Amino acid sequence: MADQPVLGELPDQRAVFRRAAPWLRGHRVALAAAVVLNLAGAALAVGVTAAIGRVVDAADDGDREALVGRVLLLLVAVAATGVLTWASRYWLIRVGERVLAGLREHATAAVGGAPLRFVEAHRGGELLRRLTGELDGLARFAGGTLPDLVAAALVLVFTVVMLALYSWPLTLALLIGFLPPAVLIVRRFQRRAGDAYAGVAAAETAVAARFAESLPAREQLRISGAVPRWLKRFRADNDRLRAAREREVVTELTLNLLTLLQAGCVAGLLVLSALFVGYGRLSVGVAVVFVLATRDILGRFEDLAASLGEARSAHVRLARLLDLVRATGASPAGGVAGGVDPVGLPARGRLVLTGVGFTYGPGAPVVDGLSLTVAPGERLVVVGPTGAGKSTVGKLLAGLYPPDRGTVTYGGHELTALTARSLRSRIVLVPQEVTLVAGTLGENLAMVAGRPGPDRVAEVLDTLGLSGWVASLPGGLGTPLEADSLSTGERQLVAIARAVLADPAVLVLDEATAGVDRETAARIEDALSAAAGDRALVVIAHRAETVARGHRVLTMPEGTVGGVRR
Ligand SMILES: Nc1ncnc2c1ncn2[C@@H]1O[C@H](COP(=O)(O)OP(=O)(O)OP(=O)(O)O)[C@@H](O)[C@H]1O
Repeated sequence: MADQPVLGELPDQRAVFRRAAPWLRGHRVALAAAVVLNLAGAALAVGVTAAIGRVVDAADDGDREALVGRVLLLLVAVAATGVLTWASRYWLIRVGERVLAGLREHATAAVGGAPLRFVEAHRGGELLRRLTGELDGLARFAGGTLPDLVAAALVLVFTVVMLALYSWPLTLALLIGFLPPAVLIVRRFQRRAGDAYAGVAAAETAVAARFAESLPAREQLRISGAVPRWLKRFRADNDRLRAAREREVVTELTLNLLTLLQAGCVAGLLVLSALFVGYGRLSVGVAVVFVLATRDILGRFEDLAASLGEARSAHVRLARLLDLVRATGASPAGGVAGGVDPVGLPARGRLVLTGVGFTYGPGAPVVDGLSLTVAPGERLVVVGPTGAGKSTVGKLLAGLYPPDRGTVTYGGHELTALTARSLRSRIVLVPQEVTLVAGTLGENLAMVAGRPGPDRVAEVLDTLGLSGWVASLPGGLGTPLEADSLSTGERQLVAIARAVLADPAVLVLDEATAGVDRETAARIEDALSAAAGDRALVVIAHRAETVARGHRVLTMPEGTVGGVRR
């Protein structure tokens, strides 16, 4: 099997910020403004503490004039701090939301445009959880924790600088008494946090995926009496989630040690300040500044450490999201990497398979050494028993799977070298299971390159003999549809009409009329033949009538090609 990136449970947590840099590029100016606002807000907040010290000193000296002036200055500083803190938080949240909106858009497009093999290699719930859950968590972080984290870090640094300017021996004593044990506690937390948060994310994903895949099969589970077995599996997933969450809580409790440390430091500083004031080395105002600022920085450090848990969790979420985008093969600049729009791709060309081999997983190849040419205007029927590999050939012909060995070319270009858009303008596959998107019937039909207008839609519906059916719907082309509105056969009719609207050179129908009655199927096949012109039709079928309409038959799994009577 060709290499297909598969997402691991634990994400790659290396160089996450460097990998996320492409999404920050368009927001550099806004980010710089956020940094300046936050720096100014933090500097002013620290200035308030210094202003309080000056007010205390003026009161201590009995200087009434200075006292009034300093109180006024303090009030102005407090008001300005309030305004600046609000503005800096608002701006940071705004920038964060915009960066995330870009990431959300890109990640959704990346998964939407991911190769079929990538999608099939993952549980549906896994991809959904990475796209929605991780982005929701990141949005909560950007809107709540990040502004607190930035403010706490900046105020902390500025306060230490201010204290050092007042009295470096006291500041040094404070740093020596507090920093080494605090750093040890935070490092211990950090060492455990990455695995703890990634473990929770993986366990949550397993629970969501198990539920998402079991919901459609609930009837089978119930009637076959398999519910207890399913519940046992669900319980195992749930136990794993509980254990992961317990580990997360124990890891977060490590940070509580900081509260003890904080109490010890404030007590020590009070004693030292009293001694310094007693020996005339410090004014009462500066001692007040020290006590206030120390309480503030220790509190901020605790906030910072507490937010580190959420920052670590956001880091893991970002890593999981970036892993997803990377695994889909999408480039950070947008679009799927490696797509080439070949100039002069013929409107009608030959589809050629040369020595094609394809294997699912580690087993024997499903297709082995298949060589075949489908010429314009030809009608090829693919037959064979259940599980013989017919749908796999259909997907190889439509470029949905790249071959493990050999090549598939259209008009001389390898399908793997075409952009999704140019590939779908030439080759379209109509599967047996058709899913609609939320919107009207008309919108669902027009979802092809070039967005055909109402006249063209009406013309195609008429050609396929479907105008009567559309007119019988309550809203005609304006009938609102959901993913599984309409019957299986009706959904197939929509997909066939849509495929004809795309006017591809090669139309691959995989049991595409299996869900409609014989009469309708025959009418559609007649219409397809009439409308085919120089279009090549590849029809995967069981019905004898369909086989009889072919020019040639490809028999699977042997891969032999023979003619049929017409
Ligand atoms: N996504 C997949 N992952 C792993 N194995 C697969 C996958 N799809 C198909 N297979 C296996 O490949 C083989 C060929 O499947 P394929 O769907 O091509 O057969 P088919 O001839 O179209 O069958 P049917 O007539 O039932 O539609 C089968 O053994 C099937 O189990």
